[in-house]
Amino acid sequence: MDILILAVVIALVAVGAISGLVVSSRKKKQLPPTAPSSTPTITAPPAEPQVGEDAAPTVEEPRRTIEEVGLPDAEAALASPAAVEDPVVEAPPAPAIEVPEPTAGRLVRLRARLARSQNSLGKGLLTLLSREHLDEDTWEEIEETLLVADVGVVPTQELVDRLRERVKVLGTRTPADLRALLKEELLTLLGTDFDRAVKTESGEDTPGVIMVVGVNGTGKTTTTGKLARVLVADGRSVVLGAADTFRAAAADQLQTWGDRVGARTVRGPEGGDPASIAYDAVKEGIAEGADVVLIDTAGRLHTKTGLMDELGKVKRVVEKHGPLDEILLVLDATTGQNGLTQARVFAEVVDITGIVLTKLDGTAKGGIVVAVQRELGVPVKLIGLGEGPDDLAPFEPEAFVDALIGD
Ligand SMILES: Nc1nc2c(ncn2[C@@H]2O[C@H](COP(=O)(O)OP(=O)(O)OP(=O)(O)O)[C@@H](O)[C@H]2O)c(=O)[nH]1
Repeated sequence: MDILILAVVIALVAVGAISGLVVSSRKKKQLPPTAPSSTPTITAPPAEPQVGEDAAPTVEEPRRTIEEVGLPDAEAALASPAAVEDPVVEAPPAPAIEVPEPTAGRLVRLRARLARSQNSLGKGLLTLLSREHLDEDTWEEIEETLLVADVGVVPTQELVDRLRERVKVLGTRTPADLRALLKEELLTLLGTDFDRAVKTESGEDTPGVIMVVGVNGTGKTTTTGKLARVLVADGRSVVLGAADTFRAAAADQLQTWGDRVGARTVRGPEGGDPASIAYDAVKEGIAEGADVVLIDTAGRLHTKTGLMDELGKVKRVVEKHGPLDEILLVLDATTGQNGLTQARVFAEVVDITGIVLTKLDGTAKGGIVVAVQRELGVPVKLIGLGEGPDDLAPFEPEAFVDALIGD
């Protein structure tokens, strides 16, 4: 009997143990599925929350990966189908308007950029003039120095003749005397009575209109942008006309310059008619009561008659609004005599009223300022001394000569 009871107890324990194992293994099978692979396919957005949902049994969702969790915008869009259809587009932040540096004293600030011209022209001349005996060879070297710096043949001859004369008359030749002498003569060459102000007033109730012309790559677009900053720094309001429809990126480049100082840019389709864009820019300038309209034109080969004729057309079309106040010719100072040839051809097509000499930083050919003024009979009004936004300076002969030969 005892054995029977013991056998029944053992049998009951064994049945209990087996059924316990089965239940626990079933429970294990009910665990949520493992995390999906790293590139989940989301088939439908989660249901909208409903009233009383808190009371509903927990709905098991597939576990989300870090990519899904980390993108609040995407998640928000998925949570609401309406948001997908009608996304809230945030306006890009308005670009911060910059305050350009004042224009007064820019050349003095940038004088170190003339270092190469300073060494080869200014200091070179002073060293030669300081020699004990100013013999024929020395005068020839002085002449050579001026020619290499692109002063030009006729101005060089004039300068050497005057220097020879005055040195002969001068008893002592102290360094201070020589510096003063050279400064005077260089200033005479540069001319101190030109009106070098960029004309921005039309004299009527309409904006002043400035057109910027030149061969491609001389720095026209950059100069137009920098000039906008110069004008804004001087308290003027500016509209830009992107009439360079030839180079794809030119209008974008100009607009970026304009945006930085809060100037509107009028532009047209790529390859569009530059004359009509220039016309529209002036129209816009008149409509918004701007002080100045600056028109950037396409760089053109001065050797191509058709292109040069087109430039004449831009000018004529703009003049339907009234006469242009300035036509600035941009010349790259590093191109030397080639720049003079360009100047000549442009002057035949449009009436150049001022010259902008760019890239005077890093060239030893600062003398080109003299040569180009002589060539055209119009003043250098602005000089480019670097790629920075405020590296365009009003040209002041005194400060320029001081920078060349030292105070
Ligand atoms: N170092 C130096 N670089 C300058 C100066 N002015 C312009 N540049 C550079 O010259 C290059 C050409 O300038 P752009 O303004 O694009 O020339 P562009 O004449 O408008 O050229 P196109 O549109 O092709 O006619 C740019 O890399 C400018 O940064 C300057 O005074 N000094």
